[in-house]
Amino acid sequence: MAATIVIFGASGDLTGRKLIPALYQLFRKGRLSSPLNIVGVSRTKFSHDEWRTELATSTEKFAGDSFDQEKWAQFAERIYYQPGDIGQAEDFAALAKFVDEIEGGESGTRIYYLSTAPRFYLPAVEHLGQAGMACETNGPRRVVIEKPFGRDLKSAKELNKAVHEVFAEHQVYRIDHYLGKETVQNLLVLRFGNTIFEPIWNRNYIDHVQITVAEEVEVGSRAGYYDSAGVVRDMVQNHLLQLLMVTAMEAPVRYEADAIRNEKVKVLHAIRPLDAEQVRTDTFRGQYRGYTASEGVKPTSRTPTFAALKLGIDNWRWQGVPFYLRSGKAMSCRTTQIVIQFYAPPQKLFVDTPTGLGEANRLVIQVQPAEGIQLHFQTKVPDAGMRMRQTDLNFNYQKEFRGVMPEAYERLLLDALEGDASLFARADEVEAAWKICDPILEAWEAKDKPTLFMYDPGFWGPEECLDWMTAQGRQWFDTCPLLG
Ligand SMILES: NC(=O)C1=CN([C@@H]2O[C@H](COP(=O)(O)OP(=O)(O)OC[C@H]3O[C@@H](n4cnc5c(N)ncnc54)[C@H](OP(=O)(O)O)[C@@H]3O)[C@@H](O)[C@H]2O)C=CC1
Ligand SMILES: O=C1O[C@H](COP(=O)(O)O)[C@@H](O)[C@H](O)[C@H]1O
Repeated sequence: MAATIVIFGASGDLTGRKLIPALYQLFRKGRLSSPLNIVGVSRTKFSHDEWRTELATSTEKFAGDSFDQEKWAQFAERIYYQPGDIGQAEDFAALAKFVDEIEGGESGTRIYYLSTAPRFYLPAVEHLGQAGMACETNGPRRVVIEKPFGRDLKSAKELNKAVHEVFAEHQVYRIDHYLGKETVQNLLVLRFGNTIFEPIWNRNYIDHVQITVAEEVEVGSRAGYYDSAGVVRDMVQNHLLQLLMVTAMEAPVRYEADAIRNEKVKVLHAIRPLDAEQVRTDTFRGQYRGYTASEGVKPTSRTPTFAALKLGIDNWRWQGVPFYLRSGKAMSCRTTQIVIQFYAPPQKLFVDTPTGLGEANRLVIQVQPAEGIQLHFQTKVPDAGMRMRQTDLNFNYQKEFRGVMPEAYERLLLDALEGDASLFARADEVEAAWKICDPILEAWEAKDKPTLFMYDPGFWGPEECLDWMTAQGRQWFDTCPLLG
């Protein structure tokens, strides 16, 4: 019994760069439990063979050494292309007929992957419904929806409502590729597969948490989209809040989609919403110099490419522990890291005993690119009385498991095919995330908006943001990971 994945946005960047290479890797590794038909849909007029040739080139580029001509030829036998316009209902009738034909009338799982601009999510879902393609009598039917899911709470609610008119929630997979990253899943294992961290994972031992997603790249070819979105919609509402949820959640009662998502969404509900005044004091927006000269960006654009926020979580575990979230383009280096900053010891017993946070214990979870975990702690310098120095225990994924770090989309596509929604966002989760971002966006887009601080590419954001942290007696952990 074959499964089928229908990809809307077949000629697009994400399909060629991430989706097809990930599906090819799953095939090459023998991870697919049944044969997989891939049907690409977009308006470009390709024949099946023309699309296969395009994909062979892009997959070879992105799969690197693991690309094997013979394996690709086997994989490509089941790749098909059906030209179609998402805006045209009749193209869905033709698509339904075509997919039925290649499936030979057999039942099996079908995934519809919406890898198109967000304005097409609604018509795609409506037309899938009208063409009878959401009906599950012939096997599971699931829809995978890319980010951004809405522009704000109102539009996300409208989208959820429209999607639910066609698909039941169990059929909907809202993707956030950060949840497909090995190190993010390892955070669940670190916290809930070990006993030593849980007793100290709370306000009694932790001064604050920093979550940084820094990108070295500038806005690049997606400038048109980015300029209308900005960093909060592009990164904070989804990836950063997902990292925060996994860091702060309680242990789920079992490893199962709803149990996990229940705990995650509780964290979002416990985040104290920022009022307009707090947006002024507890958030920071910036733009890198040169952004407005990028192709596709308005020369007068005030779109922020950098954000820093201080959020509080009102529950027993986290009361009084600030969570600092920060993300930006054109920063010093590419690094995604979660820093758990512990308190300094209560008594200065040795001459070098840390009294400030700088030398206190710190757990650094390197999400990417140097995937790993470091525990920073003090050690005695030999033959030097009782002098101390900070050192670290270092777990490095690449060293430990050489060559087995899969792309995030591999895991997520496999889970969608197998019907495991644990690493996908639920409707209420997406809405709760917008509820946190909406007041920030409103204040940042209001007439009397806070200052937009400028920063030079290659820095850790605006200098004022570093000063802001220092004024709170804390410091950003601005360290680029050591690669290799
Ligand atoms: N690229 C990335 O790295 C990431 C992308 N995303 C999200 O994934 C989605 C896709 O992004 P990306 O691949 O970059 O976008 P692209 O602009 O590269 O691709 C858009 C695709 O949509 C197709 N399309 C446009 N209009 C129609 C239409 N009327 N009917 C049918 N198909 C149409 C285009 O093909 P044609 O013109 O031939 O019709 C093209 O295949 C977006 O929602 C984006 O936010 C999320 C994370 C990362
Ligand atoms: O979703 C997005 O993510 C990428 C960053 O993803 P990563 O896996 O390379 O960290 C970001 O560049 C893009 O702007 C955003 O839309």
